[in-house]
Amino acid sequence: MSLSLLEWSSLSADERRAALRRPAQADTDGLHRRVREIIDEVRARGDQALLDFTERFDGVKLKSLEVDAAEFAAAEQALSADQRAALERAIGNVRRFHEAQLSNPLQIETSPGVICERHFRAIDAVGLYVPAGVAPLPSTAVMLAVPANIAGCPTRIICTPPRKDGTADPAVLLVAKLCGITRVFKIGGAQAVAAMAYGTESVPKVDKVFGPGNSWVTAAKIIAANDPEGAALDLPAGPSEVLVIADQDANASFVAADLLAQAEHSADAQSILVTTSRVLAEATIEQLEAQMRRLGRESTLRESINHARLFIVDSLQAAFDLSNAYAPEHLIVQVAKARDWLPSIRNAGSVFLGAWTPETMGDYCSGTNHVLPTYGFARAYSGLSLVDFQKRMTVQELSADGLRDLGPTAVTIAGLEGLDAHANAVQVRLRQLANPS
Ligand SMILES: NC(=O)c1ccc[n+]([C@@H]2O[C@H](COP(=O)([O-])OP(=O)(O)OC[C@H]3O[C@@H](n4cnc5c(N)ncnc54)[C@H](O)[C@@H]3O)[C@@H](O)[C@H]2O)c1
Ligand SMILES: N[C@H](CO)Cc1c[nH]c[nH+]1
Ligand SMILES: [Zn+2]
Repeated sequence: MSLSLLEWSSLSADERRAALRRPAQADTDGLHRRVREIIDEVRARGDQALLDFTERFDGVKLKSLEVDAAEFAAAEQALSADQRAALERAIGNVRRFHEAQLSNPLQIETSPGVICERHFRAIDAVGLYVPAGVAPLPSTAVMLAVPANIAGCPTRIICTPPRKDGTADPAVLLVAKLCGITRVFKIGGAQAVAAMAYGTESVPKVDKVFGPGNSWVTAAKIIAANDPEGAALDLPAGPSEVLVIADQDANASFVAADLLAQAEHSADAQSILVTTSRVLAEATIEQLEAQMRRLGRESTLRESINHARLFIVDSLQAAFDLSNAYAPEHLIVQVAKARDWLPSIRNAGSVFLGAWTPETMGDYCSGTNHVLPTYGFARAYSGLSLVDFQKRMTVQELSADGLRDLGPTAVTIAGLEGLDAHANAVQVRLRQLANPS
């Protein structure tokens, strides 16, 4: 492992930008071209294209794309009581946090006789993508299915890549069942997104596609979202990232463990340490090596830790400034009085305060959503929440007195814009009010 320590204050502006660059994305033009071909095939040949792509990319020849009742029942049997209880507990916490996000309709009288309202409506049909390339992610099924259920989206389907034996991951199926989702399709990658965005003989077309995934999945979501005939997307949720801020008293083995937990996701995951202490940084490097040898996915860990970054900064304020510039998906703060630094955090998908808050807890079961913006999108995007499964619809109602009072204001503004038909729609009514016969 060849990790070097970078002194932040001695880097030039260009060197800082280079040091904070995410691992290079694969040739985006080529990727988008190939993903477009997959989407076109799915639109042209429907289920048969899905079966063909599944054989090619997932190495399995399926008889049917949809999980049937027998497979749901077998999945339930495959899990131990402990495993089921853990999933149920996670669902409970995620449900509690997302139910607390339910908002009441809003009604305000902005001027006498002018009522403005905001109401929430669930999105009619949502497609939830649950990754299963490197590892099946039943926790992602929880993060997508729970808010979709609370929002009350009438059509909720899941797509997830099949395993080599042609079945779906049993834990994903159990989560689906516990969250009231009965339609699960064994389809992965760009072809799954295409199926949900455009529909096929067996997969219903949805209005919005949710969920993280690899570059194939993300590219397909972007392409389908740019097509009025496709489906909206939730947010750009790509390869996992974590940035840890640690002071001299942080526990190096905790810090290393948190960096490795995200590195485990994929070779293009990114882990960053920012610390005020060279001693802590050196101890973390030792811990990374020691813990990596004991962990299962050593080659993925090594590849991703090879592009990890360790920065030494002059002050904690400089550490938070660096983090805000990077805008990590996850920010872990292992410093004394971590909560006191919250006002300094401006750009992060999800924040983990203090030594006893490993990111793993948010990934699985504390209650917050783990579908979060990556690639610096945390500067402007937020992680998934209930509102992503809803539309906010405004309503207004004016009384005759309300129009009499406010109508002339609209007429004046219509005049500024030279849109006399707009003015006329008010004036015909004002004339009627002035002269009711
Ligand atoms: N940002 C977040 O909120 C968040 C949350 C969870 C996971 N993640 C990320 O999601 C990603 C999951 O990726 P994954 O690969 O494990 O699973 P995945 O399910 O996204 O991808 C697997 C699918 O990719 C397709 N595929 C693979 N190779 C292909 C090829 N050469 N051509 C066309 N299609 C191909 C296959 O159809 C396969 O089913 C990871 O990077 C993980 O870090 C992010
Ligand atoms: N860390 C991931 C989000 O980037 C979520 C996850 C799922 N399973 C384990 N972790
Ligand atoms: Zn994770």
